[in-house]
Amino acid sequence: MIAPSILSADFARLGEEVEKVIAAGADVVHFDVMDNHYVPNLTFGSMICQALRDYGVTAPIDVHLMVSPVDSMIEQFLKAGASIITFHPEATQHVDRSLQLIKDGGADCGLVLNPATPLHYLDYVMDKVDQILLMSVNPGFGGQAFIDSTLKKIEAVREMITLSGRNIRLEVDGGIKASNIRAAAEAGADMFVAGSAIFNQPDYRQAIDAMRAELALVSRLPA
Ligand SMILES: O=C(CO)[C@H](O)[C@H](O)COP(=O)(O)O
Ligand SMILES: [Fe+2]
Repeated sequence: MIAPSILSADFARLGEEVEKVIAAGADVVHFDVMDNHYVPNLTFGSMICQALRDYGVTAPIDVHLMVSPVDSMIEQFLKAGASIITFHPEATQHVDRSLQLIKDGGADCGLVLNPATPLHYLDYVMDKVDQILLMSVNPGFGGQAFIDSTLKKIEAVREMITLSGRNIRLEVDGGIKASNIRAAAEAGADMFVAGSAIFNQPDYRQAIDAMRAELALVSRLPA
């Protein structure tokens, strides 16, 4: 699955941009929420998510919460039509409660781990999460370079998913482009966020097709 991050879209024409990127072959809209507290940047909240739904966007919206505290934002995004909500575990007081809040609201839930965040946060929630997001940059900004140590982390989480026996999506976010998407897939990721590598190109379809062509070459599909 390819999930363009609208962080790099033209905010003045957001509805059109989302329509265009979905028409170009994207599977999911990745929606980066930043609060200038958990991360040193500020983006958009649930009103913009609702506006996209009202505009007619029916594609799944994957809300990546980079906010602290978390729970009030979860409630707002559930009402605004989010399909998936992920949050950073260290940004909430009660990880299990926040996950349950998302599940109870009918959306898919997941945790996001920063490049240096240990995998231990996953130990007691593998029976609950629908998705795990591994950050391959430090959160807060688009256009940063992929941190290579993420590949080992993807492999480790893929093993944890296999052991869990559940069908948990493994998403990677930050610095993904046609030249490194294959390595991330071979390590075990199956959902790829790409912001600048799609929205900074003149032809979104060409950018997405180039990534899909690389994915078609993946030699070792995750178990
Ligand atoms: O969560 C994020 C940043 O915190 C973004 O999703 C991510 O950085 C996407 O942008 P790019 O593909 O340009 O790196
Ligand atoms: Fe993100």
